[in-house]
Amino acid sequence: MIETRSLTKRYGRVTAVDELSFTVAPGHVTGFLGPNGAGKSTTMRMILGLDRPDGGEALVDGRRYTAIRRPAHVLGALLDATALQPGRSGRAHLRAVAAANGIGAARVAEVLDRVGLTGAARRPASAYSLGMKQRLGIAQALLGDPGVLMFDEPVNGLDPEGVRWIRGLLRDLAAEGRTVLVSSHLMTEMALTAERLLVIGRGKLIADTTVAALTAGGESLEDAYFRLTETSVEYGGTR
Ligand SMILES: Nc1ncnc2c1ncn2[C@@H]1O[C@H](COP(=O)(O)OP(=O)(O)OP(=O)(O)O)[C@@H](O)[C@H]1O
Repeated sequence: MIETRSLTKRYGRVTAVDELSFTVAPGHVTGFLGPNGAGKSTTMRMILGLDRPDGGEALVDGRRYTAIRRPAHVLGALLDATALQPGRSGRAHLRAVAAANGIGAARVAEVLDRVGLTGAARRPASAYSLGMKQRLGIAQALLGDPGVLMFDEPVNGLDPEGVRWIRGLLRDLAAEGRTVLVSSHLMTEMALTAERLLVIGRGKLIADTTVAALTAGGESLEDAYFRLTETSVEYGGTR
């Protein structure tokens, strides 16, 4: 379970996350949506204890992440799959993370297998394609067999087979009773993967709902999303 209560983060004059309160429950995939700059990554970073809130709090299974004694066994996260040490193989990377968390090498082999990287495990991870780096990041998140998983744009860089694979993986992880929070800009993918949706804009909660409720009137998820966020887009992009 993930809970945020009045979570707030400011960068200078920008309020990146603004009194955000929500609960992410186990057993289904929860999509985390919002335009560029809405505050999704900042929220995830605060849940992970990488950024300190200016107000409010973020709790994982009732505790602040930084107060959890064996965090890899409670929350696994993929935030930036490209942050890898040059020259280290995928397996060596995972072994180093595992050792730092008191996890044995047998578990490394298991997670490599689960993400389909066993064949590439000895190659330098820094030379992996983006999709392979995403898979390695997911393997890292799974190392401690945590009950809570948080993925920031996990579909990024994956080919169609990879997109389908991650859809199945996320749904399986949720069906195993885990809490799964996943951010994405791909509405069609979220419609297929997520059951619940949190939509934010300019750091504020816009909707805490289900895919079924948003699409019940025959509207596509994409159209519903644009309707919800039309006043929250502050960049000059096209859509
Ligand atoms: N380290 C930082 N320093 C200054 N401003 C920041 C920093 N990190 C984020 N911001 C600002 O906070 C706001 C929220 O950014 P954030 O990356 O959390 O949004 P996001 O929803 O994850 O966006 P995207 O979909 O583009 O990844 C933006 O205005 C961003 O410019």
